[in-house]
Amino acid sequence: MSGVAVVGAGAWGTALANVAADASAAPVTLIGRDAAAMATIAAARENARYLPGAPLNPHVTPTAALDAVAGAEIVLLVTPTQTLRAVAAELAPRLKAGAAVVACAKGVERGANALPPEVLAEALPGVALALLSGPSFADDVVRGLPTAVTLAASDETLAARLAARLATRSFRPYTSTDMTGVALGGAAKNVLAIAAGAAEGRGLGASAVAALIARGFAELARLGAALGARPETLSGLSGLGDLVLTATSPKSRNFALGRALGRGEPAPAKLAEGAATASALVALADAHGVELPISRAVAAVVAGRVSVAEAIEKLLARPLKAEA
Ligand SMILES: NC(=O)C1=CN([C@@H]2O[C@H](COP(=O)(O)OP(=O)(O)OC[C@H]3O[C@@H](n4cnc5c(N)ncnc54)[C@H](O)[C@@H]3O)[C@@H](O)[C@H]2O)C=CC1
Ligand SMILES: O=C(CO)COP(=O)(O)O
Repeated sequence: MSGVAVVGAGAWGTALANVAADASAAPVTLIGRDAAAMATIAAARENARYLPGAPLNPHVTPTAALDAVAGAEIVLLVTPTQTLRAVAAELAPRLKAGAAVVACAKGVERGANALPPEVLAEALPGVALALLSGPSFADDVVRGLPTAVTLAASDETLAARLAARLATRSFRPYTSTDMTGVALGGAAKNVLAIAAGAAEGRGLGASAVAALIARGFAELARLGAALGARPETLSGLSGLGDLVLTATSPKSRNFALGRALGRGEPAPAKLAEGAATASALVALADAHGVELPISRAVAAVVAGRVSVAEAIEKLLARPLKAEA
């Protein structure tokens, strides 16, 4: 396993391209859809729009040519969740035989209410699939700060080979075979981080944020059990680990969106996967008879159906019940 292509040249795609190049001197291609933007990145050796101040590793070649995936044994798919199906369909005829595709998005596809591994299994039949998730800000990773993530594949050997190929001194992938648990944790934490940000934005205090994290984790655990996820996955890096990071850090775009909503300010013009995922996560839970009050409140707020104040009022008025 050597050649790596990264599809999606935003913050996370750019950071992962550098990781793959740091991990091995083999060539890495960073593929974006905007030819002018990719030419600018190639000339500046920096993705100034999405990851300013981080020089590209010399072994990374930026391009807008999707055909470049044909040379890669490993393709990291790093576009937003709602674009995965369409991007995968474009990739399908171009993939090298035997190439592995690693989904790196965190969300639930609206409409199908499907997690990234399910979307890719449908869009890329017969392709070896894996999933990379966990607590990891692109900005931390690209600066070489210590980061641990989960690399999941139903084929344990594939997960181990991918982890070995992508590991660096500071970027540590742990392997898992629980694709559902890893995907669900990444999707849910973005929704719950919006709730935590909203609580902070309305000045509800650190105790309220801690309560939202714990009760949010209970929502993840309930839905995880219904979907067959392993409890230890949900309490691991890609579940609780990423929930704690995202729900407590103003650096998170989902937390920042929630905080803006809580303060009554305009939403920042940045990707916040939880906004698109909230209603799909709730629909997925409804289909399994699982109640997610906090996620449902986030879905209602981002859709503009209720205010943050009304959503909080409703959550606090819920009947008292046993914690577990
Ligand atoms: N930024 C981070 O720290 C991390 C992000 N992620 C996940 O990675 C995924 C991508 O996030 P970021 O790179 O941060 O977002 P971003 O907003 O920085 O970049 C998104 C990229 O996707 C491209 N894109 C959008 N629609 C596309 C389409 N239809 N076809 C091709 N390219 C398209 C955009 O042009 C842009 O280059 C999200 O699911 C996010 O949750 C996961 C871990 C860390
Ligand atoms: O997934 C992330 C950290 O693990 C990034 O979080 P945001 O998308 O909220 O910035």
